[in-house]
Formats: sequence, structure tokens, C-alpha cells
Amino acid sequence: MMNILVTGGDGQLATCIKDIASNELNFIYTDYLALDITCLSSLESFFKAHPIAYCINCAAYTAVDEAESHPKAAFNINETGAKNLALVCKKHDTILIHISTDFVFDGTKSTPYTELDSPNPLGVYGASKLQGEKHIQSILSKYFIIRTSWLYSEHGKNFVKTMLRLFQERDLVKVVDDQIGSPTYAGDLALFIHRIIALKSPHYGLYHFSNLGATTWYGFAKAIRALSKSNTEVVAVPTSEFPTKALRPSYSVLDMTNTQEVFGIEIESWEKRLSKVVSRCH
Ligand SMILES: NC(=O)C1=CN([C@@H]2O[C@H](COP(=O)(O)OP(=O)(O)OC[C@H]3O[C@@H](n4cnc5c(N)ncnc54)[C@H](OP(=O)(O)O)[C@@H]3O)[C@@H](O)[C@H]2O)C=CC1
Ligand SMILES: Cc1cn([C@H]2C[C@H](O)[C@@H](COP(=O)(O)OP(=O)(O)O[C@H]3O[C@@H](C)C(=O)[C@@H](O)[C@H]3O)O2)c(=O)[nH]c1=O
Repeated sequence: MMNILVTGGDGQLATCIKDIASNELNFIYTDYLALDITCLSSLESFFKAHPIAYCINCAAYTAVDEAESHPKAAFNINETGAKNLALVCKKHDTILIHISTDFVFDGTKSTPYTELDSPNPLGVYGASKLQGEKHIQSILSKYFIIRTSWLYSEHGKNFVKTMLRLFQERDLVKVVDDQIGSPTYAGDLALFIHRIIALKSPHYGLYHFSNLGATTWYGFAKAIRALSKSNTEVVAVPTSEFPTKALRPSYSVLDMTNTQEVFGIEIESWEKRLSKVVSRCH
């Protein structure tokens, strides 16, 4: 049976992968303590002990604002960690499936970003993720880098769960209305990753993956509120009225044309998907 290593095994996406794991594949989930991706020697020992066909890298530093004051930690995990994984995958002929982000873009476009658009991250998190991508591309030929955006699910920390909590605690929540993107259900990304493996796809490379359609964080919050039947008032504000340590792109919608064509997948709209998930988060 094929062994599939999932790093960052306690995180949001890894938990969604676990939810739909099939019996035909042997998934091995490792958390930070079992396998620290910043430690090349630990990775070497692990790969020597276990033959791994695919490695799904869900390990990352994802605290966007914190990264601004802890750039070393962010680069260590998102750049060096990704590079280490690429090196061991190369040595052991393992296919690496790595997850990246819409925050590699600066948001100056007003039409969806394709895989051919030039990245230009605005903050430490995006810059560290971009460096990770670059190492993988220069070391490996058998890789899938999947850029996704605004991930949420029943698991871990995410905007949907934050809003549901705030709706319980407050009468009014202010949310920025000048940053546009595509909310993506992490379970749909997990299904896409399963499909790549099930197809034994030879179409290596960089792909975008999000649910279809776009909104602002305010639009997203309003939709969550409507589904949760909360009475909390959601007020649209400009980014200047909700200052954060990290700058975020004002537009980071990902173009899905290439992914849909190459893998022949149907993707749901963000609104349809959200309605199915909010009830489960309640
Ligand atoms: N969340 C989002 O909105 C988006 C995420 N992405 C990308 O998707 C991927 C998955 O994100 P998501 O599941 O939401 O992230 P999470 O933060 O939920 O999961 C990341 C996991 O990695 C673990 N980790 C941190 N450092 C290491 C290390 N050195 N070695 C091994 N594991 C480590 C974390 O452990 P601990 O918690 O103990 O630190 C955590 O369990 C990431 O690459 C992220 O950049 C892309 C776009 C949007
Ligand atoms: C909690 C909150 C946030 N906001 C704003 C701040 C920010 O601009 C936006 C989103 O805030 P969050 O901090 O929840 O989300 P953030 O951590 O910025 O989400 C990002 O995470 C990384 C990992 C990614 O890769 C991105 O794709 C994206 O999902 O909403 C409000 O306006 N009001 C609020 O009450």
C-alpha cells in the first residue's frame, strides 16, 4: 500500500484530509513534535525509515500578523521547512504536494490572478511562502504547488469560526470591505489533493485552487451572519479603520481556469459551500 506523509498533521487542512482519507492509501500524519520540517536530519531519518510515495506539506507558519514581528520563525518554517522537504523528496523520489497562498500577490490587479502572474508579497507571511515555492521549483521536478485562499472549515482557527464567536459575544462587528478574495472550504482542497493522488497525475507544477466567485471579508462576514441567524450588526469599514500589523492584498482572487482544465474538476461557489459548513460549525 502506498504511504502518504502529511506534515503539520494537527492543522486545519490536514484534519480535513483525515476526514476523507480512503482505506486504499496509508496516510501517516505527523505533527510538529513527531516531525519538525525545519530539521533536515529528522526528515532524513524519517524518510529512510518509511518509503513515502507522496508528501503533503500542511505544515506552515500561518499567523499573518504575528509573522511581521517574528520573521525568523516564519521564514524558518515556510522557506527552510519547504526547502528541506524538497531536498528529502528529491533524494527519495517522493512527489511533494505543497500548499501556498494568495498572499504571494500584491493585489494591484483587478482580474483573477493566473499562475503566470508575477508574485510580489506585501508582508512577511507571503514573502516566506513565496521563498518556499521557489526552493521547491528549483530542487524538484515532481511537485504540485497549490496556491489557495481564505481557507475555512469546521477545524482549527479561521475567519468563519472567529465570526461565529464574535456574533455570540458582540452586538456589532466591524469588517473590512476593501479586500477582495475567494473563501475556500478546506474540505474541497482536501478532495482536490486526494484526486491528484488517485489519478497519479503526471501534470506536475503550480496550480491555483479556491471555491468559485469572490467577495470582501465584509461580504463573507455578512453571509456567515445570515446563515447563523445572528442579530449582531456587521458594519463595513475601510482597512484604515481596522488596522493590522500586516498589509494584506486588496484583491487576491485566483484564476481557476488552468486547474479546472488540467484536472477536469467541478468546483462549487463559495456561497453554496459556506451554507453547508456553517451549520456544522454551530
Ligand atoms: N489558513 C488559511 O487561510 C490559508 C492557508 N494557506 C496555506 O495552507 C496550508 C495549510 O494551512 P492551515 O491548515 O490553515 O494551517 P494551520 O495553521 O491550521 O496548520 C499548520 C500546522 O503546521 C504545524 N507546524 C508549524 N510549524 C511546524 C514545523 N516546523 N514542523 C511541522 N509542523 C509545523 C502547526 O503546528 P502548531 O499549531 O503547533 O504551530 C499546525 O498544526 C499552509 O501552507 C498555509 O500557508 C493558504 C491560504 C489560506
Ligand atoms: C477578526 C476581524 C478581521 N477583520 C479583517 C482583518 C483582515 O483584513 C481580514 C481577515 O482577517 P483574519 O486575520 O481572520 O484572516 P487572515 O489571517 O488574514 O487570513 C489569511 O490567512 C493566511 C494564512 C492566508 O494564506 C490567506 O489566504 C488568508 O486566509 O479581516 C476585520 O475587518 N474585522 C474583524 O473582526
